[in-house]
Amino acid sequence: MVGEEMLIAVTGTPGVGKTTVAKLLAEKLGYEYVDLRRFVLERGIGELKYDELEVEVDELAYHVERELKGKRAVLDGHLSHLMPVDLVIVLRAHPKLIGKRLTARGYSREKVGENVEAELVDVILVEALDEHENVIEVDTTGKRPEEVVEEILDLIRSGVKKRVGVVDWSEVYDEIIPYLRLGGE
Ligand SMILES: Nc1ncnc2c1ncn2[C@@H]1O[C@H](COP(=O)(O)OP(=O)(O)OP(=O)(O)O)[C@@H](O)[C@H]1O
Repeated sequence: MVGEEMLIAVTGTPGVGKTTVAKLLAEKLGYEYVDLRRFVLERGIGELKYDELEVEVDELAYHVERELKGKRAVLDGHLSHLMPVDLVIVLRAHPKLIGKRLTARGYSREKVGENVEAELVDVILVEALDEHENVIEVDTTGKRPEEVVEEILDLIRSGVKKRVGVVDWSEVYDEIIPYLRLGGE
C-alpha cells in the first residue's frame, strides 16, 4: 500500500488538525502535500467569501482527477474526502478541543457551535463513508501530531484499508454544552 501511487485525503472538522497532520504525513511518506484551498484558488475554480471557500465540488474533483490521479499526494482540506482518492483519513478530536481552537481563532459563536455539533455527530465520517470504502478514522485527542502520524503509518503499512467507529462523543455531551447552539440562541 505504501509503495504504490496513492492519493490520500486528510479530512475532518475545521480545527481538528488536518493541516498539521497532512503536512507531517506527506513528509514521512515522501508524498506531495496539496492544500486544496490553495489548489482551488490557484486554478480560479473557486473563491473565498468571508474566509469560506466557495467551490463546485464536481469541478474540483475533475481537476484533482486530471492533475493528481496516479500520483503520490496527501490532500489537505475539509472537502478532500469528496475527491477521487484511494484512502481517506478522518481525523477526530474531542468537540471541546474544536470549540476551544475555533474560539481562539476568532470564529463567531454560531460558527463554533456549528462545527462542534458537526464533530459531535460524526458529519465528516458519515460523508466519507458515503463516498469511499477505504476510510481510516483516527482520534487525535491527547496525542501529539507525531503520534497521530505514526498511528496512521502503522495502519497503512499493515495494509489496513478500513478502521472506523473509534470515537463516540455522545458520552461527553454535557462537557460541550457551553459550545452548542441550543434552542433559538
Ligand atoms: N495533535 C495535536 N495536538 C495539539 N494541537 C494540535 C494538534 N493538531 C493540531 N493542533 C493545533 O490545532 C489547531 C488547528 O490545527 P490545523 O490548522 O492543523 O487544523 P485544521 O483541521 O487544518 O483546521 P482548518 O480546517 O481550519 O484548516 C492549530 O493551532 C494546531 O497547532
